[in-house]
Amino acid sequence: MGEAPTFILQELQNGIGNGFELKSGTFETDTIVGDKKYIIGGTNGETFSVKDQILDNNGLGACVDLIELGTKPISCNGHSAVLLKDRILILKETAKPDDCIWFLEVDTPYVRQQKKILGTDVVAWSKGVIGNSEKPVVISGPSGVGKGTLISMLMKEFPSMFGFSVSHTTRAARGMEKDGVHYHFTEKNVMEKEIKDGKFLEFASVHGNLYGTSVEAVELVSDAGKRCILDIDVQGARSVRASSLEAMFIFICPPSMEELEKRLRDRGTETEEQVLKRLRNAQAEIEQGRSSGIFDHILYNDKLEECYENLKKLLGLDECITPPKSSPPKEINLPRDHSVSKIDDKIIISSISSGLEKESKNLIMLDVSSLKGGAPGRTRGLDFQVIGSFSDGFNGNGPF
Ligand SMILES: Nc1ncnc2c1ncn2[C@@H]1O[C@H](COP(=O)(O)OP(=O)(O)OP(=O)(O)O)[C@@H](O)[C@H]1O
Ligand SMILES: Nc1nc2c(ncn2[C@@H]2O[C@H](COP(=O)(O)O)[C@@H](O)[C@H]2O)c(=O)[nH]1
Repeated sequence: MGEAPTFILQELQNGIGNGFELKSGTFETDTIVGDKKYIIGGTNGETFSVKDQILDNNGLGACVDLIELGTKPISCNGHSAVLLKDRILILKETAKPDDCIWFLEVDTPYVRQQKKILGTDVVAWSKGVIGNSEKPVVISGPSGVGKGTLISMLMKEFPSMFGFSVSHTTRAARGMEKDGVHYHFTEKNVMEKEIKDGKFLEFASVHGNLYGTSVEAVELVSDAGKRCILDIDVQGARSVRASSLEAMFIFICPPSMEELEKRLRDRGTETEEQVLKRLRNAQAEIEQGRSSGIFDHILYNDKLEECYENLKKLLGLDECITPPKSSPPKEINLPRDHSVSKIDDKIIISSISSGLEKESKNLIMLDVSSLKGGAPGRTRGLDFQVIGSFSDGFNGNGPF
C-alpha cells in the first residue's frame, strides 16, 4: 500500500496551529514562538517528538539540537497545538480522557533553568490534569528523629487520604525493607543516568549514599487522588522549594542531641560508624532546618503522641473530624473531530456530531487561567465546562 497524500487534518481557528497528516498514521503541528518553530509530531502508538527550527526573515529555518525532558506522551490519531504564554497546549484526538491534555513547556522558569544547566535548547513535557490536588507535604529532619514513625501513624490512620512518595536510594535495604515499598533500591550508575534524563524532582547525597524523589513517585500519589508525603533530607527540601512543586514544608526537631543519639542507637539499624556519621550530619541539618527559611513549620518530637497531634493539626486533621471524601477526578471527553480556538485564557473546543436525524454542535470551554505545577511532572489547575450542545442551528441551552 502506498503512502496516503498529505492533507490538513484540522483547520484551527485564530492562527493557532495546523495539524497535518504527513503519511498514514503520522501527524505534525507547527507552532511559532518568537523566531522559533516547534514541530511536534508523532506516529500513532509511538512517543511524540519535537523539532525546533530558528526561523530567518523568509520564515525558513534550520533545526537546532534539542533536549526533551519529562515523560513524553504517546501519539494518537492527530493532535491540536495551541500556544499559551510560555508553553504549548497539546490536545490529543481519540485519547483516553485522562491522557488527552498535554503541555510542552518552551519558556517556563523550569525550562529556562534547565537550558542554563544543560547549555542547549530544552523543552519539557507534562501531562495536563483537570482540577487541583492538595499540596504535597515535605517532612525533613535529622536521621532518627522520628519522621518515618510519624508518617506511618498518619498513613495508618488516614489510608485513603495520604500516599507515600517512594524514594530511590543507592543504600542497601535493611532487614524488613521491601523494594518498591520503602524505597526503590537502585544501583548508583542507573540512578545517575536517570537523574541525567530529568526523571528526578530532587536528589542528594545523604550520609554517603544517593537518595532522590522521582517525578513519577510524587505524581503516582497525586493521580490516585491522595495527598503526597515526602520524607527527604534538608538538601532535598531546598531543591523541592526551588522546583515547580508547591508543597508544605515541615521540619521535625529532636528534643536534644542525647535523645536523638539514643533513638538512633536503639533502632539498631546502623553500624557504629554510620551512627556517628548521621549524628555529625544532624548538627548541621538542625541548624539549617531552624534557620534556612525553607520550612513553613517546625515540630519538636519529644512525646510521640503530642507531636503526632500537632502534625495532624498542621494538616487540618484535628481529632474527631471525618476526613473529607475526595471527589472523583473530573475527566474531559475530547470529541474525535474538533476544531480549537482561543479567547484569552479560554480554549474553545468545538465539534460536530451526527445523529440519526440531525447534526449537533458541541462546545467545550477549557480554562487555562490557573495552571499550577508543570514539567517535569503534571500541570494541574485546568478546568472545563460543557457550554453547549446545539442541534440543527437551534440554540436551546447554550449562550450562543
Ligand atoms: N517521640 C519519640 N520518642 C521516643 N522514640 C521515638 C520517638 N519517635 C520515634 N522514636 C523511635 O526512634 C527511632 C527512629 O525513628 P524513625 O525511624 O521514625 O526516624 P527517622 O527520622 O525516620 O529516621 P531516618 O531518617 O534515619 O529514616 C525509632 O526506633 C522510633 O521508634
Ligand atoms: N534528598 C532526599 N533525602 C531522602 C530521600 N529519601 C530519604 N531521604 C533522607 O535520607 C535520610 C536517611 O534515610 P534512611 O532511610 O537511610 O535512614 C533521611 O534523612 C531521609 O529523610 C530522598 O528521596 N531525597
